[in-house]
Parts: sequence; C-alpha cells; structure tokens
Amino acid sequence: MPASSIATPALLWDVFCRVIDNFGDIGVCWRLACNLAERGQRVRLWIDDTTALRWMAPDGHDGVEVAAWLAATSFPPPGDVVVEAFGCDPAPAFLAAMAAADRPPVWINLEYLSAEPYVERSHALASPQMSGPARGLAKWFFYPGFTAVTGGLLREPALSAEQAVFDRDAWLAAQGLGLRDGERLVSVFCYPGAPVDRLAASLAADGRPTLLATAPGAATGAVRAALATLGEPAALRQHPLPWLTQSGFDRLLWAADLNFVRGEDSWVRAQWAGRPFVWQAYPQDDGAHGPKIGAFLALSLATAAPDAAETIRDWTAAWNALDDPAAALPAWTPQALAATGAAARAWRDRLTGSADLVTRLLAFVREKR
Ligand SMILES: Cc1cn([C@H]2C[C@H](O)[C@@H](COP(=O)(O)OP(=O)(O)O[C@H]3O[C@@H](C)[C@H](O)[C@@H](O)[C@H]3O)O2)c(=O)[nH]c1=O
Repeated sequence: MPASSIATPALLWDVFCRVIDNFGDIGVCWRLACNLAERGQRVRLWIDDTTALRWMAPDGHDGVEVAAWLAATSFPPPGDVVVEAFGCDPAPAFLAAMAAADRPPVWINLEYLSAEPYVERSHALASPQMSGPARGLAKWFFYPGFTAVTGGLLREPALSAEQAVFDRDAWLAAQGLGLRDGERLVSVFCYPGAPVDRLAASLAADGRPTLLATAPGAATGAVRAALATLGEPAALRQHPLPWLTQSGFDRLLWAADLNFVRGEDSWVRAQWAGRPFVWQAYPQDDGAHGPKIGAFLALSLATAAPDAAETIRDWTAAWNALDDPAAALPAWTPQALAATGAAARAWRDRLTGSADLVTRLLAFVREKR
C-alpha cells in the first residue's frame, strides 16, 4: 500500500524555527506546517521572529497556530512530534519536558536540502542523547532529498490540480504584470552579487521584448543598476515586485518563461513550476555550495537533451560565479526556452512520481511512535 493511503491520526506537532537570515528558515517551516495541517495534523509553529509571515502568509492557515519563541516563553507540555528545523535547538526546559513525558514525542531534526550523496547516508539516522536535558531520547535526522531513500520534497497534495486551473493571463493582469505581444517574462530572486549585468546584457542582445519581474532587495536593485548601465535598452523593462505571499510567489514562478531562484524553498518551488529555472545556491565562505550545485545538476539533468543541459549548466555556473565572467552565455531564444522547459517538466514529472516529504514524514513518525 502506498504510504499516502495509510490514514494518520491527528497528532499534535511542535515545529521550532529560528530565523537566522533571509527567508528560507521561515519559508520552509511555514510550508511544512501548512502541509501537515492539510493532512489533518495540528501544528504549533514556534518562531523567534515572525516578521516575514506578515507578507508571506498574512491570512495564516487553518490548523496552524503561530507562537512566539522568546527567551521568556513558557511552553505547554510537548505534543506528539517535535520538529526542530535545521538544528535550531529547542529550549532546554522544553527538551526536559519531552524527556520526562510518559510517552515522549518523536523528535525530528529537519535538515537542509541537497542532492549530495551524504543525504542518502544520513537520512533517518538517530542521534541518541547521552547527556543534557533530553538525556535518554533519540533525535532523528530527516533529510529532504530528490531520491527514494531520502525524506523527499515538500509538495502540497493539491499542487497539480491548482496548476491545472491556473489562469496565467488573469493572474498576471491582477498583479499589474500584463505582457506585451511576444514579451518574455523573467522572474529574478537572487542574492547580492548575482551577475545580473550578464543576464541583462544577454537578454538585451537578442532584442526580444522582455519583462523582468524582480523580487524586493538584491534583485530589484541589481536589475535597476544593470539596465541603467546598458543605457535602458528599449526591449527590456523592469517590474519591481512587492513581497508576494508564498502562494503568490509560487504563481509567479508558474507564470514566468524563465525563473531565477535561490536558497532552498524557492528552488524547490521552481522545480514544481516546471518552467526553465536557474538556481543560485546560498553562497558559503568555504565554497561548499560548489559541490552542492554540481550534485543537483548531475541528477536533475541526467536525462535532459544535451542542448538544454548545456544551457542550464552554463547559466548556473555563471549565476553562482563559478565560471569565467567574460565567457559568452547561451541566449534565451525561443528554442532554448522550449528545450529547457521540456527538461524542467521531465524533471518535475520524475519528482512527482514519488512521495512528498510530509507523506514520508508521517510514515516515519508512525514507525517511530
Ligand atoms: C521573493 C519572495 C519569496 N517568498 C518566499 C519563498 C520562500 O519560502 C522564501 C525564500 O526562501 P529561499 O528560497 O530558501 O531563499 P532565502 O535565501 O531567503 O533563504 C535561505 O536562507 C538561508 C539561511 C538558508 O541557508 C538557505 O538555504 C536559504 O533557505 O521566501 C515569498 O513568499 N514571496 C516573495 O515575494
């Protein structure tokens, strides 16, 4: 029987999220909480900084209670499952209450996503607590991933159905993003330092009309500067976006002809969009992002047509500053967009053929309780 068809009783989940920087921590935790609630679970989401939820999820979500996680927070008794996101260390008093419970909760550490081989080796391993407030408990490592022996990827049960009824033109018009005849829509969400100037120069060079929809912050600033440097090319125009809700951001990715995404959660969402995308990994001082990018490209492009694979490889290398900045890059011609789009859809189909993260997590928790 597929794991998804096994009924799971409603459990109470405590999800802990510490906002380190950017929006990936809260973005992933919010998706997880909503995904759990959509499967009938009850979730308390403990966050040390809820600021980004004001734009990411202004309406909240049924079944998800957002709670402040401050130094002074006094916690209720732990629920049935505790998820700490990215090793964020729940409060010692809460850990002690977990250890003292008649039936201690299943304790999960949700890790970062990668396609590197260590993920398959490390997924579902236990870390027995030999000392400290949680002494005697085991913490389980849960690694998201792209293969059957990992924790999978966050994906809502209704995602494909929502995509099937998505009205691109109506949605774009409602955002003030009406496209002109034959205009390409390119969305950009990036870190400071992304070679936006190379993108703008490449798009300007082929003269096709292009609308660059840019996320607040680095993308909006860098695109504005790049267009000014190029002398405001007639074919390119920019639409600086406000922060969108998470579901609005997903729709932007469904609507665009080409997406530039970053980090973790927007990277996954670009994969669900099934549109050509270029991913900027979170840059790390020790260069750890290099192998992370290489592993993902090797896996996701393994069966792609050679021209599509080359376009994505070259642009990903450039976008992560891993190539010669003077090198020429493949143009985003209609043919290139069609080929990379076909590769993106084939990769998405491969991923949707296996169970999503929450289905796998529910099965894991059932086994450990
Ligand atoms: C641009 C935009 C993003 N979002 C959401 C989508 C995602 O959930 C979130 C952005 O998260 P990411 O794509 O992961 O990129 P990020 O760079 O913000 O987060 C990063 O934070 C670092 C600390 C981690 O180490 C990285 O792995 C990564 O998660 O913001 C919106 O909801 N609306 C928007 O308009």
